[in-house]
Amino acid sequence: MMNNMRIEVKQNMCDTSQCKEEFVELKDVFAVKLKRRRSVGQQKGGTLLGITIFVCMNKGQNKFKEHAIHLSNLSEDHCNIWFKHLKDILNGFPNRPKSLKVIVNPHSHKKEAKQIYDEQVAPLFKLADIKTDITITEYQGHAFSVLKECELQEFDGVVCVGGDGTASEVVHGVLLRAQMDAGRDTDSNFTPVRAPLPLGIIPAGSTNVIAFSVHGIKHPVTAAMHIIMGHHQAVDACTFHSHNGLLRFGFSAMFGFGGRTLALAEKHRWMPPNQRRDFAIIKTLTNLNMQGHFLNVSIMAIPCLCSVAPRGLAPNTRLDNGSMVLTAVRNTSRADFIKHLKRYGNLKNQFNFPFVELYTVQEVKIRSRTKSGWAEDTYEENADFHSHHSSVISLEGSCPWNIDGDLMDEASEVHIKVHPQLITLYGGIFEECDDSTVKCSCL
Ligand SMILES: Nc1ncnc2c1ncn2[C@@H]1O[C@H](COP(=O)(O)OP(=O)(O)OP(=O)(O)O)[C@@H](O)[C@H]1O
Repeated sequence: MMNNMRIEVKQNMCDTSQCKEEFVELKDVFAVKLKRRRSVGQQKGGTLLGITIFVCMNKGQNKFKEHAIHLSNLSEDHCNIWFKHLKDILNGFPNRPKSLKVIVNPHSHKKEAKQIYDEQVAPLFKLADIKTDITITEYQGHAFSVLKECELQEFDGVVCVGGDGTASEVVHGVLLRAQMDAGRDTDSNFTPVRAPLPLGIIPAGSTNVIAFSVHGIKHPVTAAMHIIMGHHQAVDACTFHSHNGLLRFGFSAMFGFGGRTLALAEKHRWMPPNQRRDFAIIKTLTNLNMQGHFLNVSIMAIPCLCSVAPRGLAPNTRLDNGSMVLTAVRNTSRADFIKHLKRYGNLKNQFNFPFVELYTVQEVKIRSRTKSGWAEDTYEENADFHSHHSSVISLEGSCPWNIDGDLMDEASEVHIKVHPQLITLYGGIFEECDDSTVKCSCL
């Protein structure tokens, strides 16, 4: 009912006598204010000019922006009635948050996350009358410890401002907290409960794969508008278990080339972000280990869109389809591997090579093999690699895991399982990505 209501606005075009009629749907309105003329420094009172409504505008290509519409009226009574009535309607949208826990990583990208939040996001939250409780992280793991202990029931949602490392720490924190509150034994083969609060991700990092995948664009204002408007998107999430228990919750993992590249990039954090990424890719390609069975294995429950792969590292999966895409790149020449990588940035099929295998799975175990033999003496020969439900895949050599852009120390066996729609993120992609091609300067 509320979605069908609209305000019709008649505007006099100043230099012609034409009258332009527009309408605004109330589902697109997120704030209303009384508009007054005040002199410099005046905080209260002033001459009433009318009311201003603030609308979330879809600018196309998944980009949202706020837009103000001024409705002139000099009557206090009239404006107050409209103001109150519109306020009541806005308070009736159930998914729109009124109170948020915000976590900002001041260290992300070029250390501008705080500025992005203060200048682009906080004013919109204020306009929408959303209360915020802000933590500026002081060290790695700070966001996680805050989420483990804070009184989450006071909030309608959690927001993080940073890159993938921060988002992944917060996703893990929110989901682990939900299991603790529900009394789940996370070290067993448990069925996780859903995160009770939606999570908003404001992209302010170097790659922003998670935000890009859930918004279709890397744009802090768009991310903020999704939160304010209460756009909910259910998203599949995975558990990563080793023999010692739960390692973490997350959306994607890479082992092999993807893990080594991230490890090298992290060692060179003093370099500017793009230069660091290109340097790490080139150096890892130069030292490509050609002795194992696989050059890279990736497991992705979300499409993993990023600037070098605008259609996604896993374009064949959806945010909420309850499955993961497993891409295994078998050992091949460096030249062929580069051809495969380059196709992520253009429209050619990156999987159409004899050395690339693609599977849809719900569960997978990855085992690494040391030079002297399999890390596990229980290795099952000829593991079921072709099942659509469960697979075991074995790799040679040692390297860290790249889980959602965060490094995790090597574990001899990691068991990854997808849990359909385990978390709700603020967002939603409204238009498919256009067919733009991207050049990665280093390939
Ligand atoms: N105050 C801090 N000092 C140092 N590191 C921090 C601090 N707060 C958080 N961190 C850690 O910084 C790491 C990197 O941050 P983040 O991922 O947000 O940025 P990024 O690496 O620039 O972006 P991306 O992951 O998208 O490439 C995270 O793992 C986070 O835990």
